[in-house]
Amino acid sequence: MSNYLAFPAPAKLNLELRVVGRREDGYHLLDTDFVFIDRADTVELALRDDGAVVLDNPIAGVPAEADLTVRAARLLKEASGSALGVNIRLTKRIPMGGGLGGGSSDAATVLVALNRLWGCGLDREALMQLGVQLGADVPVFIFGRAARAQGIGERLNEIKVPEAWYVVLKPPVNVPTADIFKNFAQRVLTGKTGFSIIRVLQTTQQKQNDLQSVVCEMYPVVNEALNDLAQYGSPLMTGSGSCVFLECRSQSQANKIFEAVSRKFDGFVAKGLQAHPLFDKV
Ligand SMILES: C[C@@](CO)(OP(=O)(O)O)[C@H](O)COP(=O)(O)OP(=O)(O)OC[C@H]1O[C@@H](n2ccc(N)nc2=O)[C@H](O)[C@@H]1O
Ligand SMILES: Nc1ncnc2c1ncn2[C@@H]1O[C@H](COP(=O)(O)OP(=O)(O)O)[C@@H](O)[C@H]1O
Repeated sequence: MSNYLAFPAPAKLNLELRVVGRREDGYHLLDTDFVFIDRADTVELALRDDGAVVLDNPIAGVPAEADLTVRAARLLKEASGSALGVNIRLTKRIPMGGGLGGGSSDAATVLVALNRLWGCGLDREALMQLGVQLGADVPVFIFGRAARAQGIGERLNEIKVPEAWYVVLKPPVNVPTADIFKNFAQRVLTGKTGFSIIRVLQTTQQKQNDLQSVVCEMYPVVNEALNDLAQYGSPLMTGSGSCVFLECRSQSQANKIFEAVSRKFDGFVAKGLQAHPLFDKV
Protein backbone atom coordinates (compact mmCIF):
# COMPACT_ATOMS: atom_id res chain seq x y z
CA MET A 1 0.00 0.00 0.00
CA SER A 2 1.71 3.21 -1.03
CA ASN A 3 -0.84 6.03 -1.28
CA TYR A 4 -0.62 7.24 2.28
CA LEU A 5 -1.43 10.87 3.07
CA ALA A 6 0.06 12.34 6.27
CA PHE A 7 -1.85 14.53 8.75
CA PRO A 8 -0.64 16.15 11.99
CA ALA A 9 -2.24 15.54 15.41
CA PRO A 10 -0.86 18.11 17.88
CA ALA A 11 -0.78 17.80 21.66
CA LYS A 12 -2.66 20.16 23.99
CA LEU A 13 -1.98 21.77 27.33
CA ASN A 14 -4.61 22.81 29.84
CA LEU A 15 -3.36 26.30 30.79
CA GLU A 16 -5.86 26.29 33.65
CA LEU A 17 -8.33 23.66 34.84
CA ARG A 18 -11.12 24.07 37.35
CA VAL A 19 -13.61 21.40 38.31
CA VAL A 20 -16.86 23.30 38.80
CA GLY A 21 -19.37 20.51 39.38
CA ARG A 22 -20.50 17.00 38.62
CA ARG A 23 -23.12 15.68 36.19
CA GLU A 24 -25.66 13.04 37.17
CA ASP A 25 -23.79 10.45 35.09
CA GLY A 26 -20.64 11.04 37.18
CA TYR A 27 -18.76 13.13 34.58
CA HIS A 28 -17.23 16.29 36.03
CA LEU A 29 -18.02 19.75 34.73
CA LEU A 30 -14.88 21.67 33.88
CA ASP A 31 -13.79 25.19 33.10
CA THR A 32 -10.49 24.88 31.30
CA ASP A 33 -8.30 26.72 28.79
CA PHE A 34 -6.79 24.65 25.97
CA VAL A 35 -3.82 25.59 23.81
CA PHE A 36 -2.30 23.37 21.12
CA ILE A 37 1.47 22.92 20.94
CA ASP A 38 3.77 22.05 18.05
CA ARG A 39 4.60 18.61 19.44
CA ALA A 40 2.52 16.29 17.24
CA ASP A 41 1.81 12.69 16.27
CA THR A 42 1.51 11.90 12.57
CA VAL A 43 -1.54 10.01 11.30
CA GLU A 44 -1.14 8.52 7.81
CA LEU A 45 -4.20 7.34 5.94
CA ALA A 46 -4.54 5.25 2.76
CA LEU A 47 -7.99 4.67 1.30
CA ARG A 48 -9.23 1.19 0.59
CA ASP A 49 -12.36 0.25 -1.28
CA ASP A 50 -13.31 -2.91 0.65
CA GLY A 51 -14.74 -1.04 3.65
CA ALA A 52 -12.17 -2.39 6.16
CA VAL A 53 -10.58 -0.19 8.85
CA VAL A 54 -7.04 -1.45 9.54
CA LEU A 55 -4.40 -0.09 11.92
CA ASP A 56 -1.04 -1.10 10.42
CA ASN A 57 1.05 -0.59 13.56
CA PRO A 58 -0.91 -0.96 16.82
CA ILE A 59 0.65 0.72 19.87
CA ALA A 60 2.18 -1.73 22.37
CA GLY A 61 -0.42 -2.39 25.07
CA VAL A 62 -3.35 -0.91 23.10
CA PRO A 63 -5.27 -3.49 21.02
CA ALA A 64 -6.08 -2.15 17.52
CA GLU A 65 -9.83 -2.35 18.24
CA ALA A 66 -9.39 -0.07 21.29
CA ASP A 67 -7.20 2.46 19.52
CA LEU A 68 -8.97 5.80 19.30
CA THR A 69 -8.02 6.17 15.62
CA VAL A 70 -9.76 2.90 14.70
CA ARG A 71 -12.76 3.79 16.86
CA ALA A 72 -12.96 7.22 15.20
CA ALA A 73 -12.89 5.74 11.69
CA ARG A 74 -15.57 3.17 12.57
CA LEU A 75 -17.77 5.84 14.15
CA LEU A 76 -17.52 8.05 11.05
CA LYS A 77 -18.29 5.06 8.81
CA GLU A 78 -21.40 4.28 10.85
CA ALA A 79 -22.56 7.92 10.95
CA SER A 80 -21.97 8.60 7.25
CA GLY A 81 -22.80 5.22 5.78
CA SER A 82 -19.59 5.33 3.72
CA ALA A 83 -18.71 2.06 2.01
CA LEU A 84 -15.00 2.96 1.88
CA GLY A 85 -12.27 1.75 4.23
CA VAL A 86 -8.84 2.92 5.36
CA ASN A 87 -5.39 1.81 6.42
CA ILE A 88 -4.04 3.86 9.34
CA ARG A 89 -0.37 4.27 10.24
CA LEU A 90 0.58 6.10 13.44
CA THR A 91 3.80 7.81 14.42
CA LYS A 92 3.57 8.63 18.13
CA ARG A 93 5.60 11.55 19.47
CA ILE A 94 3.20 12.66 22.20
CA PRO A 95 3.88 10.82 25.47
CA MET A 96 0.90 8.66 26.46
CA GLY A 97 -1.05 9.02 29.70
CA GLY A 98 0.47 12.44 30.22
CA GLY A 99 -2.55 14.75 29.99
CA LEU A 100 -1.35 15.92 26.57
CA GLY A 101 -4.39 14.50 24.76
CA GLY A 102 -2.47 12.48 22.17
CA GLY A 103 -5.07 9.74 21.71
CA SER A 104 -7.89 12.29 21.50
CA SER A 105 -5.93 14.35 18.98
CA ASP A 106 -5.21 11.29 16.81
CA ALA A 107 -8.96 10.52 16.84
CA ALA A 108 -9.88 14.09 15.91
CA THR A 109 -7.40 14.09 13.02
CA VAL A 110 -8.89 10.83 11.70
CA LEU A 111 -12.42 12.29 11.86
CA VAL A 112 -11.42 15.52 10.10
CA ALA A 113 -9.21 13.95 7.44
CA LEU A 114 -11.41 10.94 6.66
CA ASN A 115 -14.48 13.16 6.44
CA ARG A 116 -12.67 14.77 3.48
CA LEU A 117 -11.15 11.62 1.98
CA TRP A 118 -14.38 9.61 2.17
CA GLY A 119 -16.39 12.63 0.99
CA CYS A 120 -18.81 12.37 3.93
CA GLY A 121 -19.61 16.09 3.94
CA LEU A 122 -20.15 16.41 7.71
CA ASP A 123 -19.65 19.94 9.08
CA ARG A 124 -17.42 20.86 12.02
CA GLU A 125 -20.32 20.75 14.50
CA ALA A 126 -21.36 17.24 13.41
CA LEU A 127 -17.77 16.01 13.68
CA MET A 128 -17.49 17.48 17.19
CA GLN A 129 -20.64 15.66 18.22
CA LEU A 130 -19.14 12.39 16.97
CA GLY A 131 -15.85 13.22 18.69
CA VAL A 132 -17.29 13.69 22.16
CA GLN A 133 -18.57 10.10 22.00
CA LEU A 134 -14.93 8.99 21.91
CA GLY A 135 -13.65 11.22 24.72
CA ALA A 136 -14.23 14.55 26.42
CA ASP A 137 -11.01 15.92 24.94
CA VAL A 138 -11.77 15.18 21.28
CA PRO A 139 -14.07 18.15 20.39
CA VAL A 140 -11.47 20.86 21.04
CA PHE A 141 -9.11 19.34 18.47
CA ILE A 142 -11.92 19.55 15.87
CA PHE A 143 -12.90 23.06 17.00
CA GLY A 144 -9.33 23.85 16.04
CA ARG A 145 -8.64 27.06 18.01
CA ALA A 146 -7.15 27.73 21.43
CA ALA A 147 -10.28 27.69 23.54
CA ARG A 148 -11.96 27.98 26.89
CA ALA A 149 -13.98 24.79 27.38
CA GLN A 150 -16.93 24.30 29.66
CA GLY A 151 -19.33 21.45 30.28
CA ILE A 152 -17.22 18.32 29.93
CA GLY A 153 -15.30 19.97 27.12
CA GLU A 154 -18.01 20.35 24.49
CA ARG A 155 -18.86 24.05 25.07
CA LEU A 156 -16.01 25.89 23.40
CA ASN A 157 -15.13 29.54 22.88
CA GLU A 158 -11.94 30.77 21.24
CA ILE A 159 -9.41 32.51 23.47
CA LYS A 160 -6.39 34.51 22.29
CA VAL A 161 -3.16 33.11 23.65
CA PRO A 162 0.07 35.15 23.79
CA GLU A 163 3.12 33.88 21.90
CA ALA A 164 4.75 31.41 24.27
CA TRP A 165 7.05 28.41 24.50
CA TYR A 166 6.50 25.66 27.01
CA VAL A 167 8.96 23.51 28.91
CA VAL A 168 7.09 20.21 29.29
CA LEU A 169 8.29 17.46 31.65
CA LYS A 170 6.98 13.89 31.67
CA PRO A 171 7.37 12.30 35.10
CA PRO A 172 7.83 8.53 34.73
CA VAL A 173 4.20 7.60 35.52
CA ASN A 174 1.10 7.10 33.36
CA VAL A 175 -1.90 8.56 35.10
CA PRO A 176 -5.33 7.00 34.39
CA THR A 177 -7.78 9.91 34.03
CA ALA A 178 -10.74 7.97 35.50
CA ASP A 179 -8.86 7.24 38.77
CA ILE A 180 -8.00 10.91 39.25
CA PHE A 181 -11.61 12.05 38.85
CA LYS A 182 -12.72 9.21 41.17
CA ASN A 183 -10.31 10.38 43.87
CA PHE A 184 -11.31 14.00 43.34
CA ALA A 185 -15.00 13.03 43.80
CA GLN A 186 -14.10 11.14 46.98
CA ARG A 187 -12.37 14.24 48.34
CA VAL A 188 -15.47 16.32 47.64
CA LEU A 189 -17.67 13.75 49.38
CA THR A 190 -15.48 13.75 52.49
CA GLY A 191 -15.27 17.54 52.58
CA LYS A 192 -11.49 17.60 51.89
CA THR A 193 -12.05 19.81 48.85
CA GLY A 194 -14.86 21.61 47.05
CA PHE A 195 -15.78 22.55 43.52
CA SER A 196 -14.25 25.75 42.14
CA ILE A 197 -16.56 28.68 41.74
CA ILE A 198 -16.98 30.11 38.26
CA ARG A 199 -13.84 31.70 36.96
CA VAL A 200 -15.22 35.08 36.00
CA LEU A 201 -15.03 36.01 39.70
CA GLN A 202 -11.42 34.93 39.98
CA THR A 203 -9.65 36.51 37.03
CA THR A 204 -6.93 38.09 39.12
CA GLN A 205 -5.96 34.86 40.82
CA GLN A 206 -3.05 32.70 39.78
CA LYS A 207 -3.79 29.92 37.31
CA GLN A 208 -4.56 26.58 38.89
CA ASN A 209 -5.34 22.97 38.09
CA ASP A 210 -7.84 21.51 40.57
CA LEU A 211 -6.67 17.95 39.82
CA GLN A 212 -3.03 18.73 40.61
CA SER A 213 -3.10 18.09 44.36
CA VAL A 214 -4.90 14.75 43.90
CA VAL A 215 -2.26 13.62 41.38
CA CYS A 216 0.67 14.88 43.49
CA GLU A 217 -0.62 12.96 46.50
CA MET A 218 -0.94 9.73 44.48
CA TYR A 219 2.27 10.23 42.48
CA PRO A 220 4.87 12.25 44.47
CA VAL A 221 7.19 12.25 41.45
CA VAL A 222 4.78 14.69 39.75
CA ASN A 223 5.27 17.06 42.68
CA GLU A 224 9.02 16.64 42.29
CA ALA A 225 8.85 17.74 38.64
CA LEU A 226 6.71 20.74 39.62
CA ASN A 227 9.26 21.70 42.29
CA ASP A 228 12.11 21.50 39.79
CA LEU A 229 10.30 23.88 37.43
CA ALA A 230 9.20 26.16 40.28
CA GLN A 231 12.78 27.48 40.53
CA TYR A 232 12.09 29.29 37.24
CA GLY A 233 8.45 30.39 37.49
CA SER A 234 4.95 29.08 38.23
CA PRO A 235 4.53 25.63 36.66
CA LEU A 236 1.26 23.73 36.37
CA MET A 237 0.14 20.19 35.61
CA THR A 238 -1.80 19.62 32.36
CA GLY A 239 -5.19 17.81 32.45
CA SER A 240 -5.16 14.84 34.80
CA GLY A 241 -1.36 14.62 34.56
CA SER A 242 1.26 13.39 34.67
CA CYS A 243 2.97 16.05 32.51
CA VAL A 244 3.81 19.44 33.98
CA PHE A 245 4.78 22.60 32.13
CA LEU A 246 6.21 26.07 32.50
CA GLU A 247 5.25 28.93 30.17
CA CYS A 248 8.15 31.03 28.80
CA ARG A 249 8.14 34.20 26.70
CA SER A 250 11.09 33.18 24.49
CA GLN A 251 12.35 29.99 22.95
CA SER A 252 15.87 30.56 24.22
CA GLN A 253 14.65 30.98 27.81
CA ALA A 254 12.63 27.75 27.47
CA ASN A 255 15.62 25.88 26.03
CA LYS A 256 17.87 27.06 28.87
CA ILE A 257 15.42 25.95 31.55
CA PHE A 258 14.85 22.62 29.79
CA GLU A 259 18.59 21.98 29.71
CA ALA A 260 18.76 22.51 33.46
CA VAL A 261 15.80 20.30 34.39
CA SER A 262 16.03 17.55 31.78
CA ARG A 263 18.86 15.73 33.52
CA LYS A 264 16.23 14.28 35.81
CA PHE A 265 13.08 14.14 33.68
CA ASP A 266 12.18 13.39 30.07
CA GLY A 267 10.44 16.18 28.26
CA PHE A 268 10.65 18.72 25.47
CA VAL A 269 10.19 22.38 24.55
CA ALA A 270 7.18 23.23 22.36
CA LYS A 271 5.61 26.38 20.94
CA GLY A 272 1.99 27.29 21.72
CA LEU A 273 -0.35 27.42 18.71
CA GLN A 274 -3.41 29.61 18.36
CA ALA A 275 -4.77 27.32 15.62
CA HIS A 276 -4.72 23.59 14.94
CA PRO A 277 -2.62 22.88 11.80
CA LEU A 278 -5.70 21.29 10.15
CA PHE A 279 -8.04 24.17 11.08
CA ASP A 280 -8.62 25.29 7.48
CA LYS A 281 -9.00 21.74 6.23
CA VAL A 282 -12.32 20.85 7.95
C1 LIG B 1 -8.88 15.85 32.21
C2 LIG B 1 -8.84 16.21 30.75
C3 LIG B 1 -8.76 17.75 30.60
O1 LIG B 1 -8.51 18.13 29.28
O2 LIG B 1 -7.69 15.75 30.02
P1 LIG B 1 -6.63 14.52 30.07
O3 LIG B 1 -5.84 14.60 31.31
O4 LIG B 1 -7.36 13.22 29.99
O5 LIG B 1 -5.76 14.72 28.86
C4 LIG B 1 -10.10 15.71 30.01
O6 LIG B 1 -11.26 16.33 30.47
C5 LIG B 1 -10.32 14.23 30.04
O7 LIG B 1 -10.78 13.89 28.78
P2 LIG B 1 -10.57 12.41 28.18
O8 LIG B 1 -9.16 11.95 28.40
O9 LIG B 1 -11.08 12.44 26.77
O10 LIG B 1 -11.45 11.59 29.16
P3 LIG B 1 -12.58 10.51 28.88
O11 LIG B 1 -11.95 9.35 28.16
O12 LIG B 1 -13.78 11.15 28.31
O13 LIG B 1 -12.92 10.08 30.38
C6 LIG B 1 -12.22 9.11 31.15
C7 LIG B 1 -12.92 9.01 32.51
O14 LIG B 1 -12.59 10.16 33.32
C8 LIG B 1 -13.73 10.63 34.05
N1 LIG B 1 -14.03 12.00 33.62
C9 LIG B 1 -13.53 12.48 32.45
C10 LIG B 1 -13.79 13.77 32.06
C11 LIG B 1 -14.62 14.57 32.88
N2 LIG B 1 -14.92 15.83 32.53
N3 LIG B 1 -15.11 14.08 34.03
C12 LIG B 1 -14.82 12.81 34.43
O15 LIG B 1 -15.27 12.39 35.50
C13 LIG B 1 -14.86 9.67 33.75
O16 LIG B 1 -14.87 8.68 34.76
C14 LIG B 1 -14.44 9.03 32.43
O17 LIG B 1 -14.95 7.73 32.28
N1 LIG C 1 -4.02 6.51 19.32
C1 LIG C 1 -3.81 6.49 20.65
N2 LIG C 1 -2.78 7.17 21.17
C2 LIG C 1 -2.57 7.18 22.50
N3 LIG C 1 -3.31 6.53 23.39
C3 LIG C 1 -4.36 5.83 22.95
C4 LIG C 1 -4.65 5.79 21.56
N4 LIG C 1 -5.75 5.03 21.42
C5 LIG C 1 -6.12 4.63 22.65
N5 LIG C 1 -5.28 5.09 23.60
C6 LIG C 1 -5.40 4.85 25.07
O1 LIG C 1 -5.70 6.11 25.70
C7 LIG C 1 -4.90 6.29 26.88
C8 LIG C 1 -4.68 7.79 27.15
O2 LIG C 1 -3.93 8.30 26.11
P1 LIG C 1 -3.50 9.80 25.84
O3 LIG C 1 -4.54 10.48 25.05
O4 LIG C 1 -2.17 9.74 25.21
O5 LIG C 1 -3.33 10.45 27.25
P2 LIG C 1 -4.13 11.51 28.11
O6 LIG C 1 -5.60 11.12 28.12
O7 LIG C 1 -3.50 11.42 29.44
O8 LIG C 1 -3.93 12.85 27.48
C9 LIG C 1 -3.60 5.50 26.57
O9 LIG C 1 -2.97 5.08 27.74
C10 LIG C 1 -4.11 4.34 25.72
O10 LIG C 1 -4.47 3.25 26.54
